Amino acid sequence: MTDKDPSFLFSGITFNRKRFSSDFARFKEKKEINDSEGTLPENKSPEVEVAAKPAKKRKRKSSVSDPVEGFNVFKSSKTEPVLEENEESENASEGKKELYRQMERDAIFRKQHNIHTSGSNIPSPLHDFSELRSRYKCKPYILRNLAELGIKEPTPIQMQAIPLLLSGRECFACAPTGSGKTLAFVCPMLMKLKHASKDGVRAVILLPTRELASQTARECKKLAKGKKFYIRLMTKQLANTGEFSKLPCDILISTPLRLKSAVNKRKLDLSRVEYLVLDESDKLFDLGLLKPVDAIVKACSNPSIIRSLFSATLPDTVEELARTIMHDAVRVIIGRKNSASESIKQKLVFVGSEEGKLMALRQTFEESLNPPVLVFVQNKERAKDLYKELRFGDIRVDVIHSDLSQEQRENAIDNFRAGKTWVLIATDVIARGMDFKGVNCVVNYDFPDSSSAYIHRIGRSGRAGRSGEAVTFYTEADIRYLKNIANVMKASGCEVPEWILSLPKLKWKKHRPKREFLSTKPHDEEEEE
Ligand SMILES: Nc1ncnc2c1ncn2[C@@H]1O[C@H](COP(=O)(O)OP(=O)(O)OP(=O)(O)O)[C@@H](O)[C@H]1O
Repeated sequence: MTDKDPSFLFSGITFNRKRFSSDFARFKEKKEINDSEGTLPENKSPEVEVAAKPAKKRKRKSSVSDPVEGFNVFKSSKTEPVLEENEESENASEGKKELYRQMERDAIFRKQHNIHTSGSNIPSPLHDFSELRSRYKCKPYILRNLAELGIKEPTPIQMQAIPLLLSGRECFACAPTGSGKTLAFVCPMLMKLKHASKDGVRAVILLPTRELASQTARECKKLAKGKKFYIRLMTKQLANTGEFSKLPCDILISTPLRLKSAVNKRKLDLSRVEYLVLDESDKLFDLGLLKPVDAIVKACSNPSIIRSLFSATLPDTVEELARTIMHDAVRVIIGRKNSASESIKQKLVFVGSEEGKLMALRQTFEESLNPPVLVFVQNKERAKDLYKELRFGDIRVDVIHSDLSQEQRENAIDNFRAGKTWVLIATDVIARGMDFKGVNCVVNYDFPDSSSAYIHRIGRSGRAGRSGEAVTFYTEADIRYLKNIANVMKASGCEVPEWILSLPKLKWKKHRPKREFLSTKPHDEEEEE
């Protein structure tokens, strides 16, 4: 990400409604923002709260001046409730005290759950899902679906991101792999959309790969079960032939290139989009995708759009960019920024040279093969080569890479999910976001090309509170880059040899050395295939 010009990305917004969000918030639906359980209303600064008057003591003069969000919008109006001077100041000071007490309770709760926030007027975190109903009047179908999915307690990212998005705030959030970020944006999106409509696309979720888009569409539908929303996945066919003007669509889930192509070729109108989520946002801001993403952000020209960015890794460059272009956005970090999930046991294994890798892999499998296992390699050629090596053994192995057809890719994923495949060899195409619940081990056969690639790859295991294991092979040539991985390991509580930590600091450019594939088969056997 080199282009930091704020006018490049997220430009095209003519009327800056977000900038004045606190003013606008006052005119938003009172029922969504007020906390019916008696906790403080959302979205208010201490200054605002000073003007608050506890409901019980308020003397009403007229119903026209009903307070909005705990304070009176028309403060100078003649219809303002009249209070005795002393009573007013007493109430104001009680209101202020209660605000500070609530802020203190929120701070303690956030600390307990490792939630770090920055920004102004941040709504109280959600303690449990029942608050969706009491605070935000969530429809029963969502709570029913959560229960059916076995989702009982919100995860820390859900605790904070859900109230933020429900309060109409923009946010950029960084939370570990497998910590439930999808639900953190899908749940408030369904709640805010309320019901199906035929008024054009209302929400867009952008993701970097087709597999991830299709997984997210499935998750959306699961949470929307029982409610007739139009949730659509942008398939190749839809992008090329869709009659979008006639196609009802509440939520559109797509990769950037397909969506941009639909906007250009099929005149898909995104001007009514109210919610835009960039999931795996740092990947979307990679140079290859930046232009189409920028075009889509511009096409989503609704001035009151709410944008949010989610990822398990949020490099400073992306964060700086987000900071300059989003309006009054709140930053949410769960745990330490750019760190691996703590439920993964991580190990480094020295394999000497490329020659040693295959032996080390076979040995690992012989000693303890605990399927399902994911094996990551550097590119599709290496994926094909490793597959050739392993496919005739006793292990049920399959491969996934970008040279396969969409159908083949989907089959590989389905078979792995269903347990028919024990070991799936993969390139980074599925390193991000894919939710294979029970992956026991990730093997980095080839050293990852960046620390964020490492975090995402190993994050395919140890999800939703489960434990997992990650083994990373390294050769002599990889030693220079070891320290960056070792730092990630150490930060998530794994033991790392001291000599690695004392290696010189190296600015990591993408580490993708040319790797020679070394077969263990006799040459004539190789040629037959
Ligand atoms: N509150 C919850 N309680 C239990 N399980 C949950 C909860 N929220 C989500 N999950 C489950 O956790 C798994 C991981 O969620 P999800 O895929 O959203 O993770 P993520 O944070 O987006 O990970 P990644 O960074 O790898 O994309 C999913 O199977 C999801 O159903």
